Amino acid sequence: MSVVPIIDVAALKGDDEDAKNEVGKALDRAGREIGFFQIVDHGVPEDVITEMYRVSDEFFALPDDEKQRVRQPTPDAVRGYSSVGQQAFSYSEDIAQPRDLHEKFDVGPVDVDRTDPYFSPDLSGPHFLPNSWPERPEDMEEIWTRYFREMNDLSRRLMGAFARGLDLDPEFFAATIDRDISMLRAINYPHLDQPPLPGQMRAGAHTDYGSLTIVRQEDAPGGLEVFTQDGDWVPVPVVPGAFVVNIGDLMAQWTNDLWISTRHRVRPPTPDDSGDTRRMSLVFFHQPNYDAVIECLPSCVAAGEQPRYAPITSGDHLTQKFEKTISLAG
Ligand SMILES: O=C(O)CCC(=O)C(=O)O
Ligand SMILES: [Fe+2]
Repeated sequence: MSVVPIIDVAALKGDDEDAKNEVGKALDRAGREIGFFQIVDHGVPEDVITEMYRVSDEFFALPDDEKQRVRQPTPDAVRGYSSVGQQAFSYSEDIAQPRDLHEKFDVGPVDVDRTDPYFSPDLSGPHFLPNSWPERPEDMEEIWTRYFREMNDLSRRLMGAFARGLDLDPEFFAATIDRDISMLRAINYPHLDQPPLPGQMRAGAHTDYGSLTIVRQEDAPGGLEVFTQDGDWVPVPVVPGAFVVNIGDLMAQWTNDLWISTRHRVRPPTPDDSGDTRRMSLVFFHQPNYDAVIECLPSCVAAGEQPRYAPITSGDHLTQKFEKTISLAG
């Protein structure tokens, strides 16, 4: 039995209030115990996921100079392509180690009204920067946009269930996530021809920065691991059809660490793993509106005690994490 529970979330698309509350309770338990769970019956059509894998595979297979044409412009503008060895996720935790063995492509919000000043760089800083799409595959933007919208809808259903699990109004989070600054990433871990450096990871240990993260992983060697409350690294098994969901820093801050923003990493294949070890994940980082103030829920702090975290906006939290990555990467 894995320590990461599997939760059927089909009820979140229906009208049965009791069934939705039950899902909320299961998510609350998982949030407290491990901060990770796998969801099944999530309502995202399988063909949307298959198509995402197809176009993303095609993109990563392009020659490097073509991928570099859409490279990430600056460390705090997380848009476009980053090549292998450009970053280490562990920098966000002030841990220096050899750079990660992954390449990735990132996009930000896909439905942005550019005539509204709220979304202008003056007010929103790096959070609504336009996306930069490659010329090939030619349907990349269409497919990624469809997947982004599916992930956003699913995140909103989950946030509604989180509110239920925390005994809040189901709409409690709605006003903080209606202009979210979420990001979608495909992260590709190439097959390794030579052993990694000592301590080198495919993705170094980190917590995720937002409210929740939705991951689709592939069944290939060298996979996702979570750091349990007992201090062990344990694998997150691949469950056919499921998404892995984890709690991010901002849910932990909202709940005063009642829910855990769990550290995780992607380990490299071992010398015993034979054959092609390439692996790709699709990762959606759900992140509240940049001006949403994340402040400890009154029900999560005991009378007479102080919350563990000072209030912070979602946008500032994200920018601070990006800045850490920059300062350590030097
Ligand atoms: O590839 C994975 O399974 C997880 C990647 C990850 O943790 C991240 O991009 O934040
Ligand atoms: Fe992560």
